[in-house]
Amino acid sequence: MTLKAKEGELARAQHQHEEYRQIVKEQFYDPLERSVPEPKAATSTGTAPQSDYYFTSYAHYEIHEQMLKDRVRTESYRDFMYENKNAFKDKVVLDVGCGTGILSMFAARSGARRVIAVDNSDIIHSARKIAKENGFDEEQLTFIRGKIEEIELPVQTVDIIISEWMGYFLLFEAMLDSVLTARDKYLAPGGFMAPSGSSIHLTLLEDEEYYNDRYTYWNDVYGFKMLTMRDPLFNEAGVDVVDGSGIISDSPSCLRDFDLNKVSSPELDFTAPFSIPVSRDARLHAFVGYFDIDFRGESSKPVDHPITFSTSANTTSTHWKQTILPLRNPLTLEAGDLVQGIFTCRKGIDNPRELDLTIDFWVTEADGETERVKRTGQTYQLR
Ligand SMILES: C[S@@+](CC[C@H](N)C(=O)[O-])C[C@H]1O[C@@H](n2cnc3c(N)ncnc32)[C@H](O)[C@@H]1O
Repeated sequence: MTLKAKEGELARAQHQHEEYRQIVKEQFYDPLERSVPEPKAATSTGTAPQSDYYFTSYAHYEIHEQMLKDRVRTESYRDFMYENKNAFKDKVVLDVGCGTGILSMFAARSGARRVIAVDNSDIIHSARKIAKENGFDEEQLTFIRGKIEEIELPVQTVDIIISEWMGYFLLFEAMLDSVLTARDKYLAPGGFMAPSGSSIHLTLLEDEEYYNDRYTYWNDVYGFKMLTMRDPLFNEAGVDVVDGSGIISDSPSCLRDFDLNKVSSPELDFTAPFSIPVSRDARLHAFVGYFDIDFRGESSKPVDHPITFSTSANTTSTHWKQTILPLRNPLTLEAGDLVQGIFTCRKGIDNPRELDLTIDFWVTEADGETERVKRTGQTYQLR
């Protein structure tokens, strides 16, 4: 297998992540509750209804253990706050979706005057106890249970909003919409979001072994065709750790770059052209999507020590892995070819926490004109 976890210690994290995916999947596909509420759906109580599996899934401690152990993720937030204490000193900070309260405690330790930590999952009860265990009082670190869209904060405005809202392919789970609602309601002029930027990228993968194992396998199962099993897989976005050596382009295409201090919810559904040069002769088995994150503070007044991290296949793996979009018909490409196309990303129609992805693509020679592969298209669901 060339598509595999890059480090031994990742195996356990991957296993936990599969459990997490399962939980997220169940919350969407529980036979008794097939639809998930709109992220912004209002309830009169302001607390999670029993049926809201999204928040129930975040009550399980394993999900939080897995996120905390993702060091690329957690240390990026920590380093941003600890290395820019001057930006946090005496500030009022809002933590949207505090989970165990880890980001809130980083902010408090960085000198924030007050941190307001909000979560609509039962995990907030543990967060409150954890803060107490670590000597924070409710004045400095205030916990509020509820959906950020529905609760009222004890302050009119905040100086900084921190949140870890990212899902697979950045936008899965649609939590960013909630964070943007909080930004528009509470962020004071001159305040900033952490992270402040995020971008989605697309690149090309050759991995015969993975492709055969996952897709070609169904062509002959103990002497029987099972294309019925195989074909739906071509419309599913996979989530897996990709071995960077299978990436066949040195120049991935940036599909979208979001300034989180400014972007609006409707802009999270997007269509983007792409052009990806092939760097060596290879078979193209799949497109691969991933995202990058950066922490810079307010655009006009960047912090002294910006922090960035990537979820690409060429860096230390994170619990987000990479998103794999398999080709129904793998292609033989030559170094210098250009894989061009149009990529569309939309919230799922039935379930807005899922993503519907479409790729229309064609291949030309290096001149960008001479056609090598005719325009074709595939659609995928990330769920
Ligand atoms: C990805 S976890 C991050 C947890 C924690 N901040 C960390 O970094 O470990 C996202 C958390 O946000 C909460 N959450 C998601 N949407 C929310 C909303 N609209 N209102 C309040 N909490 C929300 C979830 O319950 C979950 O605990």
